[in-house]
Amino acid sequence: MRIHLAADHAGFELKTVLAAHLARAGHDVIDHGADTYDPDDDYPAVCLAAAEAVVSDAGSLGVVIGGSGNGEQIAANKVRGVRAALAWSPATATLARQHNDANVVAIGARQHAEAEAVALVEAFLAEPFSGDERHQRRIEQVAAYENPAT
Ligand SMILES: O=C[C@H](O)[C@H](O)[C@H](O)COP(=O)(O)O
Repeated sequence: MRIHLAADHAGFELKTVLAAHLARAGHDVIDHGADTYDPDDDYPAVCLAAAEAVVSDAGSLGVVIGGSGNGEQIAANKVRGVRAALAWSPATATLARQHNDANVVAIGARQHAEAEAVALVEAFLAEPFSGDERHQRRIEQVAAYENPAT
């Protein structure tokens, strides 16, 4: 699977670890930055880039990382077609795919030990969307708000 990654300074170290981990697991990892550690950098541009890449790359998923994951999730969700979920436990990571067909997961690198954060991403990537009618219906209701002309 192709995975689009992005992180600000707070998620930079975890992004480096994740990129290597996911590549070892056979994923095609595309890193949208930050390219270097800068303690004063900002998350929006890199998260928006990763989110846009997910939308234009069918079947791919995205991972955006910051200190809390909150701003990263907010930024990613500004991109039309993105359903970004903040995963903070194995259940929220899994449910993001199962119930919400989330195509981007946001992770707060300062909220988890490294192994825990990696496990959240793995849980997210491994879980398929259930396809259940009730979940599809709700996703379509949000999409209709996002795309009023359709
Ligand atoms: O929601 C935003 C993210 O958690 C940022 O990574 C965080 O706000 C960065 O904090 P600071 O600039 O204090 O390192």
